[in-house]
Amino acid sequence: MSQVQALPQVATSRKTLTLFDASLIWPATIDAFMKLGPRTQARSPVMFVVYVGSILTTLMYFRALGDASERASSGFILAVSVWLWFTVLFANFAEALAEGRSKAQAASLRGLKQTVMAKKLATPKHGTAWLPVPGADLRKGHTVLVEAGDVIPIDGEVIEGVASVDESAITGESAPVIRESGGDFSAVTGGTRVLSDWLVVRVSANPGETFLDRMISMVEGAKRQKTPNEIALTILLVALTIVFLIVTVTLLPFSLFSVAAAGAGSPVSITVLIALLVCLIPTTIGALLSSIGVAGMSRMMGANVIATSGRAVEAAGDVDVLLLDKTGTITLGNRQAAGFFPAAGVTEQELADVAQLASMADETPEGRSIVVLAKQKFNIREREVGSLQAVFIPFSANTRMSGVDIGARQVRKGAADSVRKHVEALGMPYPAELGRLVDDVSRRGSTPLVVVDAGRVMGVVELKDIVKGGIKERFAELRRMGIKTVMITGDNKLTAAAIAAEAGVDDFLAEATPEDKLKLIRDYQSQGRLVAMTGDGTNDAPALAQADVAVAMNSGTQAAKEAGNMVDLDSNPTKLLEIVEIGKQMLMTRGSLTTFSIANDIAKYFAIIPAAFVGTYPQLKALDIMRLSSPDSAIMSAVIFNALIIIVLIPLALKGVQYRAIGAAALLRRNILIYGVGGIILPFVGIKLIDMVLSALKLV
Ligand SMILES: Nc1ncnc2c1ncn2[C@@H]1O[C@H](COP(=O)(O)OP(=O)(O)OP(=O)(O)O)[C@@H](O)[C@H]1O
Ligand SMILES: [K+]
Ligand SMILES: [Mg+2]
Repeated sequence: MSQVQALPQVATSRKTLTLFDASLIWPATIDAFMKLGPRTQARSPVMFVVYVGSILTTLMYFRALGDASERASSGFILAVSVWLWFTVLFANFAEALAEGRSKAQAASLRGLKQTVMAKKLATPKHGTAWLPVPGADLRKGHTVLVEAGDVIPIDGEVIEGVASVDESAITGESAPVIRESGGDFSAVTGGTRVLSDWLVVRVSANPGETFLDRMISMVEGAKRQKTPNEIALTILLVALTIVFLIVTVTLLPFSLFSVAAAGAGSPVSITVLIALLVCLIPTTIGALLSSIGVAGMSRMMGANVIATSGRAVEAAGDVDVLLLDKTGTITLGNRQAAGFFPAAGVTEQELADVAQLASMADETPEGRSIVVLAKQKFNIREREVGSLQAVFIPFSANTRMSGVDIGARQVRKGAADSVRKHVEALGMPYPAELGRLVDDVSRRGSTPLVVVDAGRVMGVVELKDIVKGGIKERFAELRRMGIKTVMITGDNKLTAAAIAAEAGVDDFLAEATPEDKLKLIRDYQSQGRLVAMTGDGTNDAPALAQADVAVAMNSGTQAAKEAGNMVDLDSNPTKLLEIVEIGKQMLMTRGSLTTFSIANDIAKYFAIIPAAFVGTYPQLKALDIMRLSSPDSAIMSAVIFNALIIIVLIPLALKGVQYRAIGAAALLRRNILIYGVGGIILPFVGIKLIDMVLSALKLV
């Protein structure tokens, strides 16, 4: 029956690249030259000034060559010109290197995109006729059949069947996952492979608009726009550039005037003014700004998180409230039945029997564990829904109950308040001692499930869940960073309070419905806070759409993925913590390098002005503490230092500054100390060293 050829095995892991991977250096070098066009250069106003300076000095060099009276200075002009070109190229190289890394990541994703023949169904039903159709011809709403061994041709929702799917090509996670219709595990991604059984899938995206397509274009930076913070910083840099431009331009008439007045000395040359300008404007941050942004996206990708925009990454750095689910995020999430606590007049075995009945079709970890415990304790055999003619009532976050209906007999288990309402609605009494049983279980941090059989309350099942190791320390770290953690749970207040205390979260919301989540996010946002959350269900989609940083689990529904602005390929709810750290680190890197760059420029001002203008104003000799070998050497050394510092700082821009979880104020102090003071001292040392080398080699 299969007319679709077996497809080649897709890559199972993504390659990691070292910072200066040999395979990246050469293409980045070529790219640095390709980026020399005026349109590309105009994207960074600061670097554009250097670019124009390079062109002007080149032209001046050729003019000097042709002019006998100026020929003596042509060597100096050429040297300045060459180093200005290097400055531009180094900036281009930094950007190309950062982009090269994400391109390599995109290429490995593109390897997953393959032309697959799909089995298109005429009627959306298993067992009906199908036609082989190229994957590219599929459209939203079409239905396809995928069977064991097939690569899923395109993104879709499972509408029939259950199958295990190998998603390792996308997630890097080798364990197969189950995909089935209905519920939160119904989304399938094109490029993944069905291992067993079959699925009928309704196509949810047109070719070119799939998850993989979106990931590739995000990673490639095709959609990379300047983020609001980047724009604000660019405006600051432009303002500084204009100030220094005015300063340098006015130096020329000053210099001409004072030389004329004194009748001695020589006016400052245009070449020196251009060199001075380049040294003064914030070229370091201007050159590295876009690399820092690209590297942030790459680091997210390295953490197996795809951000839909640079803006999302940046928002992650600004987040001040984290909303975290209790079950599965703060706790391990496999709540296991640990004990039966019967109501008065009910035996433990009777309770276990009804609890098992209420769980026989409940495939949640909670339901399974109840069946197992009833069997272990009382050897109660598992029953079949079919054999009892029972109708399964699945768990939902809104009803907070699950069970079966056997004729008119309603068997239920669920959250205490929900069951109480259910019992009262049936006109039956809710036993007084039950509150105590429920509270005892809750105070231990366990989840109590009340079991009821046709209105008769049988007792409580204790579901134990374990707080994840190390999570308390991470929350403490977040607190030091000034981030508030809020635990959200559908569980009751006592259980929530016990787990909140054990995990060390700042606040919690119990008995929460999906609507409560949305409301909580809006409340925080109206206080001017940026909120981050994770989610996987269709239930979570509205809250995800509202949150500033919204991480959807890759295993989650299409709706959740579309509502979020990040997707975690590993579907690890704790990833949010890492995401915030990466965002913070990116902002810190940008802040540190800006501080460094501006401090650097101020220092250069004092290092070179006396040396450069001593010809015009001999009095400046007194200020010349650097004792550089000559005015020309002072200018050359400063220009060379200015170019080399870009190369030296590329690793820092790409890797990010060392990350520390300390408060914002402490962080600012630390950064100003390291990058501000360092930025002031370094030019003096660096320029002096270069000057010594240049004069030792008799180059100036
Ligand atoms: N399979 C189930 N059958 C019946 N009741 C359940 C089941 N699973 C959970 N419950 C009850 O419903 C409540 C709400 O569950 P829900 O999944 O919405 O939240 P939660 O798992 O407690 O917290 P979180 O929001 O962190 O997932 C639980 O506290 C429990 O009392
Ligand atoms: K500079
Ligand atoms: Mg839950």
